[in-house]
Amino acid sequence: MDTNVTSSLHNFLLDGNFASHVERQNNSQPSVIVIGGGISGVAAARTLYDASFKVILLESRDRLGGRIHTDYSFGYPVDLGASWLHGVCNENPLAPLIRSLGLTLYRTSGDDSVLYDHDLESYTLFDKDGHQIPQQLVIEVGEIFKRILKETERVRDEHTQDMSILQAIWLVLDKHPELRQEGLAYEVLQWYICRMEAWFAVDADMISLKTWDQERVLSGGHGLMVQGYGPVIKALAKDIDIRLNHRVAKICTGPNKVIVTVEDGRNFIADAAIVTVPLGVLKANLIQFEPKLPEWKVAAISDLGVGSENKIALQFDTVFWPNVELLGVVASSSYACGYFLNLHKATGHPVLVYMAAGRFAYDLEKLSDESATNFVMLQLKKMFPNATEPVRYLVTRWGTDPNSLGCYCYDVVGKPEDLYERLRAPLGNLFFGGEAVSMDHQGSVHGAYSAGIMAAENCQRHVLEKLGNSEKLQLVPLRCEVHENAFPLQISRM
Ligand SMILES: Cc1cc2nc3c(=O)[nH]c(=O)nc-3n(C[C@H](O)[C@H](O)[C@H](O)COP(=O)(O)OP(=O)(O)OC[C@H]3O[C@@H](n4cnc5c(N)ncnc54)[C@H](O)[C@@H]3O)c2cc1C
Repeated sequence: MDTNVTSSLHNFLLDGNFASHVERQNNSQPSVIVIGGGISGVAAARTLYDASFKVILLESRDRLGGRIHTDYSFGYPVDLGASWLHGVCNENPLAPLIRSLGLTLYRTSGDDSVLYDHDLESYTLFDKDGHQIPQQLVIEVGEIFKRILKETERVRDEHTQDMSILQAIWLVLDKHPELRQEGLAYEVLQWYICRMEAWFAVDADMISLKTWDQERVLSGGHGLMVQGYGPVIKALAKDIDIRLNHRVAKICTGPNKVIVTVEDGRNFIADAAIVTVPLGVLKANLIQFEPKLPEWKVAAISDLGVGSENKIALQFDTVFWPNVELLGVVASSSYACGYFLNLHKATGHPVLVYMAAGRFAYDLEKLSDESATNFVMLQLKKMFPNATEPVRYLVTRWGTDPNSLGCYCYDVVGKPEDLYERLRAPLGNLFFGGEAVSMDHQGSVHGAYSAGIMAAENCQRHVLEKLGNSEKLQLVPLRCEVHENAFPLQISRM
C-alpha cells in the first residue's frame, strides 16, 4: 500500500476538523458505499442491505436508474434508455422481480436471435420516396442477409486475425457474387446492416467478426416492458440510503477502509466500495483513484468499446401510421437508413420512437432537440405525407451525457481474451459492477443486474472475512426475497 494513501487515510480519520465533513458509517455494522444508481448499483445496494450491511448509494444525477430512464412527461411511461427484456424466460435473472411486480411484457420477437429483437413480418419498410417496399422483397433480402452472415463464419475460420463484420461481408460478396444485391434490394440489405448496428450500437466496420455472435442469448425472445423499466428500479431501491446529486470525484482505498469524495469535497467512509459507473465514465477518467488503478485494469477499460444509441420519442394526438411494430426507411447506406418503433402497438399510446445508433447517433447529438426532431419528422413525412406535427417530443444524448458517455459496451476488433475478467477483478476492498463487467450478458439490463449482485456478494464475503464475523451476518441473496414462479410472466403478444 502506498504510504501516502495510508497517511492520508490516517489523517482523514484523526483530524477533528475534518471529521465533521466525513459521513462515517455506523461502526457496528459492516459498511459499503455503492457508486452509481443504475440497475447494477441498486441491485448491489439491495443485496447488501438485505444482508444487514450499512449501505450508502451515491448517484451523480438527480434521479435513479442511469441508462434505465422511464419518462412520464407524456402522461404515461416511455423508456428513453433500455426498453426490452432480452430473454423472456424464467432463466432471466430479472424474471422473478418482473413477475412479482405484475409488469407486462410485449413480445416483439419469439426468436432468440442476437441480431433482431423483432420478427421479420412485424415491420414495414419504405423507400426514400415513401413507397412501401413489397414484403416479399423484405423477406427475401432478410434471408440473403442470413446467408451472408453464415458465410462470414467461414471467413472467421479461415483468418486467424480478427476483422470487422463489414470487412467479412465484403469478402463474402467478392467470393459469392450471387449474394450481391442491387437497386432497392441493396438498400434493403443496408437496412438490415443498420439493424445489426443498432443491436451493437456501433457501425458495422467496428463490430468484431470473432465475437459478434458468441453471446449465449437467453431463450424466450425479446419483450418490451409495457409499463417501462422504472418500477423495477423503484422496487429495488426501496429503503436504501440513496444520495442523489452526489457525483463521485475521487476514491481512495486503504487496507481496511475506502474514502469516497464527492464533487463538493464531502467524504464518505466505509469498509468497502462498489463502482458501477458506466465504462464511458471510467474511460474518460472522470473519477480519480488513489492509489492509481493498475496498468492491467486501465488497459481493460481502454480496450473495451462503448457505442451510442439515441432515441427521439414523438407523441402525437392522432395515429396516422399502420398497426405494425417497426416502420423503416431504406437508403443507399446503413448510416442513412432509419426506423421508428411503434409504441402504439405495444402500449396503446400514440407514440413513435425513432432510434439511431453508432456514428449517426453521435451526429444527431450535435443538433438541437428541435432540429433533431425536424430531421426525423422529414423521414416520417416521406412515409406518411399526412403526418401531423408531434405534440411533445423527447430527445436523448447518451453519447455526450457526462453520466453515461455512451449507451453500452461492445467488443472492438481484436479484443483481448481476458478483458472482462480484468474489468471485473476487485482491487482489495474496491469492487466493480455495471453492465460492462457482466459474466455473459454485457450491454443489457439483466447483465448489469447480475453483475451488481455478483459484485455485492463478493464484496460481502470479503468484508465479512476481513472483519472475522461471517457467522454473525448471513448471506441473504436477493433471489430469496421475491416469490419465484409465484406469478407467470405476463406477455401480451405470443
Ligand atoms: C438507448 C439505450 C437503449 C438500451 N436498450 C436496452 C434494452 O432494450 N434492453 C437491455 O437489456 N439493455 C438496453 N440498454 C442497456 C442497458 O440500459 C444498460 O446495460 C444498463 O441499464 C446499465 O446499467 P448499469 O447500472 O451498469 O449502468 P447505468 O445505468 O449507467 O448506471 C450507472 C450510474 O452511475 C451514475 N454515475 C456516473 N458517473 C458517476 C459519478 N461520478 N458518481 C456517481 N454516480 C455516477 C450514472 O448517473 C448512472 O446512474 C440500453 C441502453 C441505452 C442507453
